[in-house]
Amino acid sequence: MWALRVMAGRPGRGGVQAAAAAVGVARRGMAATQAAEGYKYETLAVTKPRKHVYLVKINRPEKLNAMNLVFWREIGQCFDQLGDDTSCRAVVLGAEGRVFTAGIDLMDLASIGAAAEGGDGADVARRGRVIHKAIRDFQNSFSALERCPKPVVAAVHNACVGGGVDLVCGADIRYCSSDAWFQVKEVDVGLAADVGTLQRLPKVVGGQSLARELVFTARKMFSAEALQCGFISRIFESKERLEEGALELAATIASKSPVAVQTSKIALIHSRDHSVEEGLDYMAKLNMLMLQSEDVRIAAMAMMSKGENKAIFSKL
Ligand SMILES: CCC/C=C/C=C/C(=O)SCCNC(=O)CCNC(=O)[C@H](O)C(C)(C)COP(=O)(O)OP(=O)(O)OC[C@H]1O[C@@H](n2cnc3c(N)ncnc32)[C@H](O)[C@@H]1OP(=O)(O)O
Repeated sequence: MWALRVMAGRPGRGGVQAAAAAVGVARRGMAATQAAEGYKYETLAVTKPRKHVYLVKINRPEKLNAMNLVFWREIGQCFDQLGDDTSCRAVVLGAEGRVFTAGIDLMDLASIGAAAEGGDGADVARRGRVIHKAIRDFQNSFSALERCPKPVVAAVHNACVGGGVDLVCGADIRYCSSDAWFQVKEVDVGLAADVGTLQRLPKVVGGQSLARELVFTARKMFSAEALQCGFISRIFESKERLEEGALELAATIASKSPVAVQTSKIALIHSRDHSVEEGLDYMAKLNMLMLQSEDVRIAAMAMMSKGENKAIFSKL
């Protein structure tokens, strides 16, 4: 089965990249930046353009960054690796080429239909089980953005279609360029979105009405509307300015206590999915450990010195 082939051999967190050497170059503005050491992917270009900041770019520009089977596997691996990487404190997620992403690779989507024809016997229950596993693996890949305790800033330019919306819904912060547009396209290809949009979009935009309108109609939401409804928090005039702005934001985040930032992300995601009382209890349990961190003293000392002493935090 296609799904089993795709997900078979998926390594554990950070497994395959450990021994990989730095390869290639990726463009950032006019400056060429070395590929980040240990991050070797076929469909992603990963660089480290600022201290503690990683830039992950979807890298199939010749296919409009359509999400093929390799991409689905690699995006999860990459964010799990970043989550474990103590040199990483914030991540920017962008894309090479003229569009952010055209969504799932339609050639691969066709293979889902093909899977229903064959597979582990003709029985519907057995075919269903295989497809269920594949969908859960796809979901798990995109959920890696949330599993990664380092804040993820999505930087979207031009088209962000279908699976692209599922993906950026998992980011902590979304910036875009003025030419960006977003389309929950799944109903137009005959399926209900199944890798995160239906679960996260209503919470991101803070309301069911707009989310359902976008989902049921598959209409495009352009940058101005995305900003107005809170899906996006900032618009930039060009793709280059967008990348620079997203990296600046990530660098600011990376300059803060990693204990404070990462605990905040974990607590925010928990609170989104629980009651206020459950969130408060969870917070107290997290901070009964985290308040003992050296970061509290280091940050307080730097504050007291009114900028004379810079806070320097150790790895996390
Ligand atoms: C279990 C599954 C979980 C995941 C589900 C995910 C679902 C989805 O993502 S649904 C959405 C699927 N995507 C689409 O429907 C988008 C289709 N593409 C477009 O609408 C346009 O291409 C786009 C607006 C992105 C750009 O338009 P533009 O006019 O600038 O370019 P085109 O001439 O249309 O395309 C250029 C070549 O790229 C090929 N291409 C475009 N999109 C895809 C794609 N998604 N998959 C594969 N290939 C794609 C297109 O066929 C053109 O190829 P060629 O003719 O060979 O130049």
